Amino acid sequence: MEAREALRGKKRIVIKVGTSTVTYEKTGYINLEKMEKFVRILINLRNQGKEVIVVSSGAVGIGKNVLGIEGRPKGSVKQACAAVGQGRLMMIYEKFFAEYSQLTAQVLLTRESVYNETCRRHAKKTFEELLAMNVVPIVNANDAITVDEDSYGNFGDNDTMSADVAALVGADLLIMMSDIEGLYTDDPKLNAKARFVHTVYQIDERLERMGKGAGSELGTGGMTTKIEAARTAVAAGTDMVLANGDNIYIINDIMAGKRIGTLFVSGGVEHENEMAPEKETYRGIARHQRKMEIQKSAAGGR
Ligand SMILES: Nc1ncnc2c1ncn2[C@@H]1O[C@H](COP(=O)(O)OP(=O)(O)O)[C@@H](O)[C@H]1O
Ligand SMILES: N[C@@H](CCC(=O)OP(=O)(O)O)C(=O)O
Repeated sequence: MEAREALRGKKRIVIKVGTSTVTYEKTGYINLEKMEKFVRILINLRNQGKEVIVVSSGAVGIGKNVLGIEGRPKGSVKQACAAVGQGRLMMIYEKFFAEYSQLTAQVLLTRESVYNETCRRHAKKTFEELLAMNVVPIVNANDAITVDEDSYGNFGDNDTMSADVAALVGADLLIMMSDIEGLYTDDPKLNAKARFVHTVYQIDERLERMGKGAGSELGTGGMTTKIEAARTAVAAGTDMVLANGDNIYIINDIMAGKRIGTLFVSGGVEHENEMAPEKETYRGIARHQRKMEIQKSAAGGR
């Protein structure tokens, strides 16, 4: 079966949303409309018989915002922001999920939770128990109690963690929402000739060289860590789709098998990676995406 079409049948799905998806970039406040849509999409997936695990960032950003802290917090200030923001983030998720009587659970992880064998075993059992109870786990790093070397650190954090979680629970699919449509042959913000990569069957050195650092001030890790995350996911037998979280309905399109985002296929070494033709540069794709978004909002946001 064609790799995109196969996405329709995926049962256990991990979805990672970043700070840029759950908050407004300009003000730092929670994007209630997007979060509400996101929760409805998740409930619909549950209604289709799928198991969903959310990896959600946002604690530091939300905490920093309500505490009125300027700039990028560090050390214990960052930890305090996370402690304040995590509660608020969960409160919003709880509120929206509760409207549909869907139970959720907060799971906060450190590196040790995943890399220490005993902790890993226990964490896995907890996830299995929660999924068997039809609960939606909402996962984040336990930033409040960990310093950078024990937590998921400053580099890549929740991208890396979502792939580790996907591997831990044996997910069929990891959907990673970014601030960009997917992987390009180079950072498209710096190189307008960068071509879009539709499907990755092999994560080789050439592909790794395509991924550069973060494009925005608040971004963590950029494409480098996403490619690393994809490597972890596919090695564990989990397909990964990297897509733009700007339009959250994109999750439905991905699940419908549409050619959206970059798909990293697990166990597909016999194929060449698929890239857009040279004429379809970043600008062309960005223009096409904007057109699609305008059409969608004209149709009432679907
Ligand atoms: N090859 C590449 N393809 C796509 N984006 C890239 C690439 N190399 C670097 N980037 C940058 O990585 C950014 C996405 O990573 P990041 O800033 O961490 O965002 P987020 O946390 O929202 O996912 C993009 O906006 C882009 O500027
Ligand atoms: N654990 C942190 C998230 C760190 C992180 O990876 O953020 P992001 O790059 O927005 O996904 C928080 O909740 O603020």
